[in-house]
Amino acid sequence: MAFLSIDNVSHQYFTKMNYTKALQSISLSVEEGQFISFIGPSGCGKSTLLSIIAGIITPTEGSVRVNNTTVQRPSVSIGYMLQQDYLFPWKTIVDNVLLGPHIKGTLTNGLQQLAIQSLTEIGLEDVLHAYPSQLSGGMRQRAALVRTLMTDPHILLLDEPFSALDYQTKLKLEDLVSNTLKQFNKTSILVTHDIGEAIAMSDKIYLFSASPGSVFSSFHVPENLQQLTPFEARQHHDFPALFQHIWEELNSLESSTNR
Ligand SMILES: Nc1ncnc2c1ncn2[C@@H]1O[C@H](COP(=O)(O)OP(=O)(O)OP(=O)(O)O)[C@@H](O)[C@H]1O
Repeated sequence: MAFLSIDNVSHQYFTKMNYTKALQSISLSVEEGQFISFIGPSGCGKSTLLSIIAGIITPTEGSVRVNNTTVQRPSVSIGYMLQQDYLFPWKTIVDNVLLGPHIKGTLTNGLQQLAIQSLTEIGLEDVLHAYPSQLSGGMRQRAALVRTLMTDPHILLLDEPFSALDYQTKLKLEDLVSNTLKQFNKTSILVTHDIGEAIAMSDKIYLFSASPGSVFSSFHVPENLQQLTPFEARQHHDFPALFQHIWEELNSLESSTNR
């Protein structure tokens, strides 16, 4: 039994005047500890599918099961990291990271120590008591990662978490996030428009087609690339061929929808 299984999921958005068929018959499964990516043209339903996995949206058809339990509502066992960090500007970094346990009334000295240790490991030891506005975008995203991990989620959903960052920061954060998620053996799903990022970080990539969103094809990232850091994977001689293959499929898909 897969750790995460998406069974025949379809979704329509209803508005006052009409409806949009966002997803059509999506079925896929993810093993525990696996890192997968969703790529595809704008509007193919990647974010909708993440929201369904997170329990924020109930699909009009089909179901999602995590650890053999049907997802029916948002839960702390599914962590969400977005392009925007959503740190509270009036709280310090350490208080932002501890906000979840604080609200739930589960804050302990042990968790406080863990938060400080995790922020230190991720290079934020000098800004524990600073406010988000005093940090760079990359530093804020690192804090957002620690905050997401503090709830010890079973699955991490990453919706374009690096897309607002400059290229150098993005490459550094890809390594850091990948290393952290491997260390904690987290099951992760990344939505990205960056084919290179998908190859560098994932074990498997799903390419979606649009109108309505459905799985067009999937690609296994070779084991030898999976074992490298994302930065090293980008330099590997197997990287360009896979990049080219996905690029061609993405283009063939876009030209068939533009016809
Ligand atoms: N709240 C909503 N109400 C109505 N339609 C919506 C809503 N959210 C998304 N849609 C539509 O559903 C389809 C899928 O949108 P979604 O945001 O999931 O795609 P995406 O692949 O994540 O796009 P992008 O890559 O641009 O972020 C699109 O046609 C979009 O316009």
